[in-house]
Amino acid sequence: MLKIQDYHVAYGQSHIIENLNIEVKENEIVALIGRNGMGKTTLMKSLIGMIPAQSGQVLFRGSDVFAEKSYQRVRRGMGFVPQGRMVFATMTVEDNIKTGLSAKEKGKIPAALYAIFPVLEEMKTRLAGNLSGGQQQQLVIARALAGNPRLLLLDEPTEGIQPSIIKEMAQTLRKIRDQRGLTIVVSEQVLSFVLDVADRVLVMEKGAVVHQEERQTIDEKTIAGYLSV
Ligand SMILES: Nc1ncnc2c1ncn2[C@@H]1O[C@H](COP(=O)(O)OP(=O)(O)OP(=O)(O)O)[C@@H](O)[C@H]1O
Repeated sequence: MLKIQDYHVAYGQSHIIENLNIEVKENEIVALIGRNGMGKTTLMKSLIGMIPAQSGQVLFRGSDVFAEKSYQRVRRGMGFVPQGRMVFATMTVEDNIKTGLSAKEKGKIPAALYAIFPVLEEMKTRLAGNLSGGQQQQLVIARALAGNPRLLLLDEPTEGIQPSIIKEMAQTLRKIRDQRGLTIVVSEQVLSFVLDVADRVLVMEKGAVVHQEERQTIDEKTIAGYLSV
């Protein structure tokens, strides 16, 4: 469903992603891991069209979206949850979710969305800035799901979240994938979360994939070695 070929992203003379090749199957959860500064965020932002890429191909559900703008990619079914839980702090929970709704929902939040995140329904009239970190993370995932994406791109969702909530988040993401037939690409550094959530793990180093492995056959020590400084 997603195929990235010979992909290259640079900031001026600084080449961050070089000759990157990634393929993601429909309904798969792929975790992209790597130390700080290896280019995970750059890749995520460029896949959703926020950062232009220099060369390569991005095939999404059979179409090359390389030259497309963010809104076109979103319309095709990409959803993005940025690093740092970018909630609209002074808006209510409900209004935050509404910003993600597609026009055909006519401003009504589907009950199925609140069924995944009951705490958001309980808190729908609260200001998003007053929610806990874990609740804000649920909110930004709900906001992305409100657009009914086929592919969800999540950038370091566990950052600053308590361990017990991280475990829950992995379960929720797998449940959402099963219920909605979603495909998920998640960038991450927390190994326990990666092992809980992913079907396949890709290791990024200096802008390229240097190792990949199916979850069932993963040797934790090898993967941990790639993350240690
Ligand atoms: N706007 C920018 N202009 C120039 N260089 C940048 C810019 N944003 C990021 N970089 C550099 O690109 C490299 C990759 O950064 P990126 O944030 O993609 O890495 P990352 O793997 O996501 O790390 P982190 O886990 O810290 O988010 C780093 O060396 C960073 O300093």
